[in-house]
Amino acid sequence: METIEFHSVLPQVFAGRGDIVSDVWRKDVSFDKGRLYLVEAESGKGKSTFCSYIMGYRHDYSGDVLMDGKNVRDIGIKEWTGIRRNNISYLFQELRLFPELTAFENVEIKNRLTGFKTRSDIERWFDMLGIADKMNTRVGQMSFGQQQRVAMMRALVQPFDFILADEPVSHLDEGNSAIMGDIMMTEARAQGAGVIVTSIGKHMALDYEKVYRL
Ligand SMILES: Nc1ncnc2c1ncn2[C@@H]1O[C@H](COP(=O)(O)OP(=O)(O)OP(=O)(O)O)[C@@H](O)[C@H]1O
Repeated sequence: METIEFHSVLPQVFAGRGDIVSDVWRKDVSFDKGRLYLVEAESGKGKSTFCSYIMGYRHDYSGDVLMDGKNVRDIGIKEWTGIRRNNISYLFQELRLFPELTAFENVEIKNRLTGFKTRSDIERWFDMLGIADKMNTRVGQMSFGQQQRVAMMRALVQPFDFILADEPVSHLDEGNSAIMGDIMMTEARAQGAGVIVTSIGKHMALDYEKVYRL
C-alpha cells in the first residue's frame, strides 16, 4: 500500500458545526508510504475517530477515505483482515493487551501469526526498553507506561506499509519515549513504511515531515 487519502472527510458527530478548524477534517490530505507524520489534537477533536477511519472500524463520516485509490467503504471484512495483518499496524491508545498473559506472551501471540521476528529479536527489544525483568510478568500487574512498551513491541511484530500509533508515549518519560521512537523508526525504515503518530500534546521527539492539527 502506497497512500492513504482523506477527501473532505467530516465525522457525522461534527456535521452541522460551522466552527471546525482543522488541517484534516473537510480537507484533502494524503499520507504516503515512507514518510513520517504527526497528527496533533486536543481532547475530543477526533483523534481516535481518525484512527478508526483508517483502520476501517468505523465509517460514520461524509467524504471519502481511499487506500491506493480504493474507497475503504468498498473493502470487505476478509480484505480488512489482510490489510491489518500485512499493511497497517495499529497501536491502540488503550493498548488492548491481554492482562492475564505475560508481557512476552502478549508479543509472541501476535508474532506467531506471521513468525515475523525471532525470540532473540523480541528479547533484545525488552532489554532496550528497560523491561527485560518483566518479560514473564502478567501484563495486568504492570504499570501503564510499561504496558505501552509491550504494546509497541506487539505493533512491530508484523509486516506493515504504515504504522499508526495513537498516543504511544502518553505515560512514558523522555528517555523511554526516545528509545521507543528509535525502535519504531528502525523497524519502519527497514520496511520503507509510513509512520503516523497521534498526540494530545506530549509526543516522541522525531523528525516529523508533516504535522497536521485535527
Ligand atoms: N464510536 C463513536 N461513534 C460516534 N461518535 C463517537 C464515537 N467515539 C467518539 N465519538 C465522538 O467523536 C468525537 C471525538 O471523539 P474521539 O474519541 O475521536 O476524540 P479524541 O480526540 O480521540 O479524544 P481523546 O483525546 O479525549 O481520547 C466526540 O464528540 C465523541 O463523542
